[in-house]
Amino acid sequence: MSSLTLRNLTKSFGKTDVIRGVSLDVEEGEFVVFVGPSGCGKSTLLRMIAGLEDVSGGDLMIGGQRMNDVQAARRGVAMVFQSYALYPHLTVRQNMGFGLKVRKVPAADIARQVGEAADVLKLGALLDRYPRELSGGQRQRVAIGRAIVASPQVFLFDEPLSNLDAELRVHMRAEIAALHRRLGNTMVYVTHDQIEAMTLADRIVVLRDGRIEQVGTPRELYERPANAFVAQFIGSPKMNLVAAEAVADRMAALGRPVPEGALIGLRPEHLQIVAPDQAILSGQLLTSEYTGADSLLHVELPGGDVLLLVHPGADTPEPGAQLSIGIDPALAHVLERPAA
Ligand SMILES: Nc1ncnc2c1ncn2[C@@H]1O[C@H](COP(=O)(O)OP(=O)(O)OP(=O)(O)O)[C@@H](O)[C@H]1O
Repeated sequence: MSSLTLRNLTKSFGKTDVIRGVSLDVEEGEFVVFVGPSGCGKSTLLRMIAGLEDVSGGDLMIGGQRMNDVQAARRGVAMVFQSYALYPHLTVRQNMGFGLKVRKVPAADIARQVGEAADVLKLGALLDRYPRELSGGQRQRVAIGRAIVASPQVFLFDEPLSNLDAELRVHMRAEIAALHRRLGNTMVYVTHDQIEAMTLADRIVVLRDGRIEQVGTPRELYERPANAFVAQFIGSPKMNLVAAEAVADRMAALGRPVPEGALIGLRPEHLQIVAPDQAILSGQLLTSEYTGADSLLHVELPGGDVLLLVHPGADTPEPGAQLSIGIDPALAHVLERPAA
């Protein structure tokens, strides 16, 4: 039995269809991450699972039970919000225990459960502080602690790290991964952040316009994207797409013929500067972005398209240089041209 099942789920706000038939099985203990461009429906889908938005159509099952019409508090889920959503007039201890108090759990049990969650999240020394006396990272930890205390079947995270600075994000990301290993609960996580998605997810769900484009492990999505959209959405800097015709002769010579009319996907990190007889493309270096270990080269192809290429930073060529560009042909992706 899967922990969470979505069957042809739909959601409309008035006449606007936002979720257009999403089906997904999330296994017990799985960490699933929703990604997709702004407005594709990630948060709406998560809020439907949480019970914060009604379901317009389809079935929503949690632990084998249909939850479409079950109120949020009875679904066995706990949500962690980007904004933390802590009660400002309650201490950390009271915030974390609030849900149990509402459910009339005896005070001694609340104290024990809050204490355990505080241990896991190293919040013991902060239990008597108010949210205003905490840093952003500490507040988010309290919000996660509150979710743990609720002992849900499924944890839902809506961009929980977006308000934190870069260093803290990295730290909290590792904490969430450790928490998942420790608790083993099913987790569904919405993010804009590629690295969060790739590092946290057992499987990533790529959404676009209220539909699923592809579901797979981070590696499957990176190595075998189902279409040009996923190919360009997963991976950073994003995959180059060139017309098959632009590389067909050279690819054939290298033993990898490509079909006419297709798009060829070339990841910037797989391209290399090579000798002219090894090249599949050539162009002029417009500009380079030096970041230390690497430089991101912007190379203008004869037709005017710009190709991105990741190159060792210590060996960054000068703008204006003519570059011959090659790739291990096995790493080129053959993709269908999307319908116009
Ligand atoms: N209450 C609402 N009423 C009307 N339209 C809404 C409502 N909530 C969301 N929408 C619309 O639904 C679509 C999906 O919104 P949603 O917030 O789920 O997207 P998202 O993928 O989470 O976006 P982002 O990455 O920008 O947070 C958007 O077009 C949004 O304008």
